[in-house]
Parts: sequence; C-alpha cells; structure tokens
Amino acid sequence: MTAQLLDGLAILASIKTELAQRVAALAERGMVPGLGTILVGDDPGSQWYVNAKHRDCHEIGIASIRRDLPAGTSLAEVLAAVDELNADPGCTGFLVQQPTGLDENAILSRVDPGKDVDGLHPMNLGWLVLGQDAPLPCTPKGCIELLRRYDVPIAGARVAVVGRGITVGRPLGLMLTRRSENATVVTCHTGTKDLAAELRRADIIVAAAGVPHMVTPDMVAPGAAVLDVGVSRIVAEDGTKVVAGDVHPQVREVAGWVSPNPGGVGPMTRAMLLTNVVEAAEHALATRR
Ligand SMILES: Nc1nc(=O)c2c([nH]1)NC[C@@H]1CN(c3ccc(C(=O)N[C@@H](CCC(=O)O)C(=O)O)cc3)C=[N+]21
Repeated sequence: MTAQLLDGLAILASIKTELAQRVAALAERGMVPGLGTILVGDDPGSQWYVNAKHRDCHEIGIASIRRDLPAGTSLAEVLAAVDELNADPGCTGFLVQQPTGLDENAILSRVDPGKDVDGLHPMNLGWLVLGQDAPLPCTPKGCIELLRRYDVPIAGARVAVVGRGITVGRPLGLMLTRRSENATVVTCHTGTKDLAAELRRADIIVAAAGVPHMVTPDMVAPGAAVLDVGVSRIVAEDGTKVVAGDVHPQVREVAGWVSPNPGGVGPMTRAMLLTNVVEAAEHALATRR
C-alpha cells in the first residue's frame, strides 16, 4: 500500500483563488486588507518565510507592510514597531515572525488582539480554551483544513499529536477536541512513556516535535493519516543540507495518507495566514463605526 499524498501546495492554490474573490468584495466596499510583518535579524529561513507570505498576499490583492529590523534590535524597539502597526489603519492584521530571541510573550501580548493573524495573543488562545470564535493559530488550523479537504475522517478519530508547543501541538489538541471536530486526542511529549504504543493506536498522527524522522513505519497503523509538521535542516550522506521532517520516508508504505514535507503543512500554514488576514478585515469592516 502506498499512501495518498496530502498536497498542501495544491490546496494553497485553491484557497488563494477562493480568498481573491473575498478580497475583491472587500475592496469594492473600500476595505483593502493589509498584512504587516515584523522580522528581527537575518536568519535565511525566517526571511524565506516572510518573503513567501508577502508574495502570497500580492497575488490575491492584499497590501503588504514590512518592518525588517536588524539583529540586536531591543525588545523596546520591537514593541515600538508593534505599537506603530497597531495604530496603522492600512494594516488590518500583522505578525511578529518567531523566533525573535526576545521575550515572545511580551511581544505577543502587545499586539492588538483584533489584528492578531497568528492567533497567538493570550486573549485569542483564551477564547480557544473557552470555546469562542477568535483567530486561530495558522499551523494547527492548516492541519485540520488539509485533513478536511481530503475527506480524512476526523469525528470520532483517535489522534496522536507529538509535541506540546504553543504554535502547534497545544492549540491543535484544543481545536480537535471541540464539538465541531469531535476527535479524541492524546498529546505526546518527551515525558510520554511509550510513544510507539500511543502512535500505533492512532487513526491520525500529527508529528510536530522537530525531531528528524522520529515517526518510523513500525509506529504507524496501516491506513492511518500522518501529518508531518516538523522542519529540521540536516546534512545528507552526500554532505548537502536538506530539509527533513519528523516522519520517516518509509512511513508512506504503511500509511493511508501522508503530508509531504516540504509541500504539505508548510503551505497550509501560509493559506491559513491569508485566511486570517481576510477574516480580520471582514470582521473589522462589519464592526466599524
Ligand atoms: N509569528 C510566526 N508565525 C508563523 O506562522 C511562523 C513563525 N512565526 N515562525 C516560523 C514558523 C514556520 N512557518 C512556516 C511557514 C511556511 C512554510 C512553508 O511554506 N514551507 C514550504 C517550503 C519549505 C522549505 O523549502 O524550506 C513547504 O513546506 O513546502 C514553512 C513554515 C511559519 N511560522
């Protein structure tokens, strides 16, 4: 058996087409959504992600506001940039690219919760815990949307999430156990006694630990869906640097569905960021006085 590939790039393309129409409808009513990004330092990976986000926006008619700050920028200077975008009416949503090397919680709590397109402001994470509508974190939202678009059954499924981080594992567990998803979730982490046993029981595995190739074929039930969220850069046998996910390549031989990496959850994260930008602009227009 060879797994069906969950093609995040193809879904990103469809979502862009859908969102372009909503952006055009907003523009007709005088609202041009604008995504702001704040990037600190010169990490090439972070620069690639931020560039990709602006390219996506440009393609569907969302305006871009960029604040690229040099390595060594102080927390106070980043907070000043946050204040500026909070006050900018042309910026309908923005994010501070992580990691900044600074106090991320201080930065996240400074963002206007209505402009928080990352869904990581403490108030928005609080709304998730309380079961109320609010912007949701892009990567877990993208994982669920990817499963939906390929009709992978979620209601009643056993899901094993590997990783309890704030951007993926922790919120994903909260999202999948809502009534609207109705999954049963086990969140695994470094304290989990028998990871292989937890994963073998799962209908859906989400690997978000950041440990290259940690999910091996023997840990996967035949026919399970496996989402590969982790991104590590490793040195291959021939000495070149390559991207390695958390899922071993041979998992494709047992799983029913696998998200490739790259080309799976990464592009879905960008698709959900665009969705959050459009939703924030629609919400701002509906509640504007
Ligand atoms: N405030 C904040 N918000 C984020 O959403 C955020 C962040 N900080 N910090 C870093 C992570 C990572 N992230 C990705 C986005 C797109 C791809 C993506 O599109 N990857 C492509 C290319 C991968 C490659 O070749 O490097 C793919 O998977 O096909 C991956 C990862 C957003 N993040």
